[in-house]
Amino acid sequence: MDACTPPPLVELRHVSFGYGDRVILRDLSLQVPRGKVTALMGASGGGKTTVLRLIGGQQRARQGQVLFDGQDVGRMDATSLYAARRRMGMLFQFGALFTDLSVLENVAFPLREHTDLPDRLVRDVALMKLQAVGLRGARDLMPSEISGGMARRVALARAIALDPELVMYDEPFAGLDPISLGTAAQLIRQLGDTMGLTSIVVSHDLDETFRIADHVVILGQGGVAAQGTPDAVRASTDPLVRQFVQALPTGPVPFHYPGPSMDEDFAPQGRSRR
Ligand SMILES: Nc1ncnc2c1ncn2[C@@H]1O[C@H](COP(=O)(O)OP(=O)(O)OP(=O)(O)O)[C@@H](O)[C@H]1O
Repeated sequence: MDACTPPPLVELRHVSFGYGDRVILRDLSLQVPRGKVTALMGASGGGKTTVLRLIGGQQRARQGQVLFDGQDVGRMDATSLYAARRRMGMLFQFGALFTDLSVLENVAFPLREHTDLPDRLVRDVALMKLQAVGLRGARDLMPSEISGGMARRVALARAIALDPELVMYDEPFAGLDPISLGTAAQLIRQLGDTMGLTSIVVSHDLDETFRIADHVVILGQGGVAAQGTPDAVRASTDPLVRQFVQALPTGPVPFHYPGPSMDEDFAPQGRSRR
């Protein structure tokens, strides 16, 4: 890093984490540069959502540090964690809207929950966020009256309602048709640029995600298989990265979920039949 490069907004240093006995992340180190779009990719079950949960402080690392603006999220007390989370927006898979609230009220919700702004200002801020995602005109519609692609954009407006510095998107394109997907991807890029946001996008959509990302991190086997610009990652010769980038069914990422061997599962029954 040269003297002009700002320190990363998020950095994981030698992080290990597991659920029960199952180790998910081993000595994982990665950086999320400030003001850029970082794509977090890798095979299903590789721990991408877990990384987002560690950054948001919903889970704590067993070892290592999860730094948000230089502070270890895993060591924050409740007050500092709450303050840090206010600086983060999260849009989780299918970012569900409140079905009994209008589009406008969905976006206004975090403002009502977390600020003392007067009603008039809450409405103005919510309308501005809806304007940013092209849906100011849909303010009075109910979630049941809008399409899936529009709902995703409303969820996006809600995620940025409190002007976060970091926005984490978990599979923001899941289930969208190609046009809505392209719109959502461009929005993530545009909002990042105009609001100076740092974005982390977890997605399986390789083409669209590589197109909008400045920085790509590929997780594999508990660690980072590759990180760098989209072009550098595409050019990687690492077998796991090649398997992922070229969507090959065979390679280091196993097809089978870990379990007992075939012999253990089938042999006793086979023998008893004989
Ligand atoms: N709360 C939990 N308790 C136990 N195991 C969990 C829990 N959450 C996730 N896991 C397991 O941890 C592993 C990593 O899950 P995670 O959701 O982080 O992966 P992912 O890379 O985001 O996957 P996907 O791309 O399929 O969403 C998976 O094998 C999952 O089964």
